[in-house]
Amino acid sequence: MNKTISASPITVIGAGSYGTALAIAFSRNGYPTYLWGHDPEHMQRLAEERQNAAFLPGASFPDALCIESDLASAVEKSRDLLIVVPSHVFGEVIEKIKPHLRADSRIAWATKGLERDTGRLLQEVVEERLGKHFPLAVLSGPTFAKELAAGMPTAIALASNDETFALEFQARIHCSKHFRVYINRDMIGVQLGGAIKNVIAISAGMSDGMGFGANARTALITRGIAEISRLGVSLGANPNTFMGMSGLGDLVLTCTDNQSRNRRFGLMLGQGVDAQQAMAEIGQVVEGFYNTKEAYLLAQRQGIEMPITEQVYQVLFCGKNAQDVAMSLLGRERKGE
Ligand SMILES: NC(=O)C1=CN([C@@H]2O[C@H](COP(=O)(O)OP(=O)(O)OC[C@H]3O[C@@H](n4cnc5c(N)ncnc54)[C@H](O)[C@@H]3O)[C@@H](O)[C@H]2O)C=CC1
Ligand SMILES: O=C(CO)COP(=O)(O)O
Repeated sequence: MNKTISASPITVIGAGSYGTALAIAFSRNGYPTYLWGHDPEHMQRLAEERQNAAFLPGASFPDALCIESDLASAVEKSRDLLIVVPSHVFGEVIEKIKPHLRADSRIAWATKGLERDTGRLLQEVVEERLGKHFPLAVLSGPTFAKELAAGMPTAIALASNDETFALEFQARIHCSKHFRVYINRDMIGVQLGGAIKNVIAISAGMSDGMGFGANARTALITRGIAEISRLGVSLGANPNTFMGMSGLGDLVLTCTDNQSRNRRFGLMLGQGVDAQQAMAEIGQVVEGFYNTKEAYLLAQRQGIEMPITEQVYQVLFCGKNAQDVAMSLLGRERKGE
């Protein structure tokens, strides 16, 4: 591995479960890593306990991981930044880091979602607020934070608009023991797959919550990937991306395993629990809740049919119940695959 890369630090912005897990992965590979979070008390606890006991109990911080509660210093310390905050605060966080960026900063994010209210891809948010001169990258794929932090085998996709950044970022996080990072050149597809799978995972949870079986869940996954691909292609994505880590990979993971908060949220909706109560019980970010409306509006703008997304939208924002959603999807007109 290149010595210059190995000596240079990285800063992770966002100390929730996933930001912490990725910071552990970088520092476990020996890179000096700064982890910044916006809640000083939470950061104080992380520094004292050398673990994120609230989200990842038992995953001890490697020595190379430093807790940083001052944003200016966190951003200035590293050329490479990785933003891992929920999508609904993504734009606000970009604004906050802007004054502290270095001329040579490179910006990556692992946030999965669309911009709140507008439904824009996060790349557009970054480019609008920071201009187009910073190298950018996005990480997305089937990666539950707990498994990643525990060092269990995991694979992910990394897309960038800058070849050197992609290769150097891959070298930092890829390791031959448990974390494989695949480079993909399609930033649009990688971002979109990670955002819309959350909505489909809610539908799979609803289906299971109503007591439907493996057939229904699998039909939702399969038709879900079809509608994600249609939307992606309309935005200029490569359809093959949706067969990769950020598409099918993450969709299967979140639709089938109860570690997924989006799936658990859907399970509760299917059992008749109110959306706000379900969110409160989960107690962590449920991206699909924030992004269903944006995904639905984006599909409308693009003129793309997304029946599953539309039905989840009806449940969250129009008061439709899960049983009626099932009837609407099953009762659609006959069509070819
Ligand atoms: N947890 C996981 O397994 C994975 C999460 N992701 C994505 O990572 C992103 C972050 O999710 P998690 O870490 O899981 O969420 P989380 O619910 O565990 O933590 C969210 C963190 O964001 C912080 N936060 C809230 N408002 C903020 C603000 N205005 N400025 C800065 N920080 C703020 C909270 O303090 C909290 O620490 C999401 O987009 C999620 O989809 C992606 C892959 C896996
Ligand atoms: O994106 C994830 C795993 O890849 C995490 O899924 P949830 O946000 O549904 O928990």
